[in-house]
This record gives sequence, C-alpha cells and structure tokens, in this order.
Amino acid sequence: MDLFNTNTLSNILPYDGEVVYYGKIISKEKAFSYYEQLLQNIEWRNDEANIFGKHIVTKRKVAWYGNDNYFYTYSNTTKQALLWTAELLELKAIIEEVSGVKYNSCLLNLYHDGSEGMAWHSDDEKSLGKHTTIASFSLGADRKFSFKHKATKQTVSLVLEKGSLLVMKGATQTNWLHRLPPTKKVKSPRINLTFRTIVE
Ligand SMILES: O=C(O)CCC(=O)C(=O)O
Ligand SMILES: [Fe+2]
Repeated sequence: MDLFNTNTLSNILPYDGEVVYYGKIISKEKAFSYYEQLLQNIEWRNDEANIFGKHIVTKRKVAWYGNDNYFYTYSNTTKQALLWTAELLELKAIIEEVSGVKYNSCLLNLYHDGSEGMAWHSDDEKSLGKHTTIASFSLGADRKFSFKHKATKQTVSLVLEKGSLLVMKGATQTNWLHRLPPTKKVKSPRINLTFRTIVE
C-alpha cells in the first residue's frame, strides 16, 4: 500500500474542516526507538493551567520545543520553548515531507496510562493564526481520539496508532473541538507530538 498516495487519503470530517489520517508513517521498530528516546531525552514537566480561577497541575506531562525561544500562552499560563533535540528534528523532517507543510514548534504530551487524557478543546490560539495546520504524531499506546462539531454536536472518532500521523487543517480549529478521552483499557504510556506554526 502506498501511504503517501494522497488520492487514497480522504477527509474524515463531514463538513466545516479538514482532517487527514495518514496511518503509520514509520516502521514499528522506528516508532519504538523514538518512543524510548523521547521518554528519556525530553524535559517533561507537569502541565499547569488556570481554569475558572483555580491553579491546576495535571498528571499528564508536557514539553514545548521550537525554532526559537518562543513564548506560548494557553490555559492562562505562559511557557517558553526549548530548542529542538536531534530526534525531534528528524521527526519534524519526516512529518514535513509527508504532510507537505513546514512547522516551527512542537507541543509534546506524555499520558502515563489511560486514566490521563485531554478534555474537549480547539487549538485556536491567536499565535497560530487562522486556518493553521497542526500535525499530530503518536507513539506508545494506541488511543481513541474524537472530534465534536461546535454547533451541530456531531462527533467523529478514530484510533491513533503508534507511529501514525493525523493532520488537522483549514477551518477545523474554528468549527470543531477535539479530545483524547480517558479509558480504563489502556495501561501503558502514550506520547503525542503536535507540530505547529507560530505566526507572531
Ligand atoms: O494527545 C493528543 O492526541 C492530542 C493533543 C492535543 O490535542 C493538543 O496537544 O492540543
Ligand atoms: Fe489539541
């Protein structure tokens, strides 16, 4: 099967956005070796957020890397990007090649098991600009991922497999929310990388 034949790839959203699932873009062996390297070499930190006036520290760990020491604000906290590691630069090059888009930053998430997830949100921060493209690459445990239309409430779900790439573009962040639902079935860690383009 030719994974890179875009004729066979279709939009998984029915309207108001564009999401393409490329499936596995690297071998099982490579996916495992990147997973182990990133677990070791990334400066993982607990995420902090200020939600409804409450300071929250998540169990999920995060890290933020980029071309520059960008400042990045979300959930009312400001973070500064670290400079790319060798593995992140390799992955960035592969993902840019497959998706045909260049990125200047990456948010990494480490979910220790299925009890950790991410609530409904859209990545519509001003710093990403309008109609931004976000490339989401997954390693470790396979997890379900869902989209929900902001107005119609229609949902679309899929499984993000280890070594797979999902690209969200066009009006997706304007019209759809997405989440990583918690699950009792998953007992092992997952790492997700979202490559993004900061425009200001
Ligand atoms: O872990 C995932 O698959 C999604 C992460 C996500 O939505 C985000 O970092 O904005
Ligand atoms: Fe997101």
